[in-house]
Amino acid sequence: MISIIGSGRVGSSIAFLCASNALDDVLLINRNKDKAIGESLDITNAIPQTSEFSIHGTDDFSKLTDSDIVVIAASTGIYSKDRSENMVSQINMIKDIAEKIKRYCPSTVVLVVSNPLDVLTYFFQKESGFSRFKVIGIASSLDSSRFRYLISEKLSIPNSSILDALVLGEHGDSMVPIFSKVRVNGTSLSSMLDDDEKSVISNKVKNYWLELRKFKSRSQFGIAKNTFDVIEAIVNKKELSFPASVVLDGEYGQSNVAMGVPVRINGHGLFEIEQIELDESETEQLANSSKKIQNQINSVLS
Ligand SMILES: NC(=O)c1ccc[n+]([C@@H]2O[C@H](COP(=O)([O-])OP(=O)(O)OC[C@H]3O[C@@H](n4cnc5c(N)ncnc54)[C@H](O)[C@@H]3O)[C@@H](O)[C@H]2O)c1
Repeated sequence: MISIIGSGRVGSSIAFLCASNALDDVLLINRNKDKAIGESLDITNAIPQTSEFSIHGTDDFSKLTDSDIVVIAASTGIYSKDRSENMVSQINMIKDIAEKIKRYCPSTVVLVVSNPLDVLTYFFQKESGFSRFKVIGIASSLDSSRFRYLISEKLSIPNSSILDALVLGEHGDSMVPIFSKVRVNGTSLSSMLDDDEKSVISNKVKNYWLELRKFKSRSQFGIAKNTFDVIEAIVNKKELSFPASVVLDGEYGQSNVAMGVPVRINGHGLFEIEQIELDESETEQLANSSKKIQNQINSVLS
């Protein structure tokens, strides 16, 4: 069973993809019971006639018992300037959710989607005591999709011509688009763009969410599809490589922090953090990004 805690815009979009693709049974949990029931009553009509699975909504966390995967997409408020705006209330929320997941489904794989993403991934793992490989923060793959889209727009080429467009580090202003690894039709992107052009793309990736908010209240479908891809890989026991936030223990020279790094998953969850070679500037930017997340974590701990 796939359980989704928080059935707002993002949680319900993830549930819609899981149910309409007949992936597994889905449980929607919301602190507002009516919202969970309402979304599940709507989404249930999207389940294919051939599917044996169902969807239910509740505010009762004890129903988590049979969860193989739990997605956390709950939110206590909407930020407008920075993803860390509601950090303290979000940390309190994730600690409470961690305690419940630990009680009702201690063997589950947890996908954290709520913001501030890296800080919450860190606090969930510490609070639950789960293996760091069972707690995966989903955001860098969304940032990477945005990076890929902006490169394709700049070069007027299809998305499909671009490989290895990765964004690592914080899901926030200090995120690091990795230009040195991107390949366009087999050729390195680095030789196709000058430093100014790279800087424009970097800023657009970082500010994509702000640009989007000029046109709609906030993002929903991009993160839903990126999260669904991870759920699908786990349920169907497929291997998948993508960037995600995970608590680090020496990888990329960082410890006691969660941030976006390239990972590999299979049916059991994450099984490898890939160590890829970065250029000098990217290495420095990644260390700075880690420092920023650590400062946020320490500001709450002290
Ligand atoms: N990782 C990413 O790349 C990414 C992208 C988009 C949004 N987000 C984040 O996802 C989260 C959800 O966004 P949204 O737009 O769906 O928000 P939303 O306000 O539409 O929905 C959040 C829901 O969570 C519920 N909720 C709050 N506390 C809860 C609790 N303790 N238990 C159960 N339910 C609870 C609320 O009642 C609300 O219905 C936010 O933190 C947002 O910043 C992350």
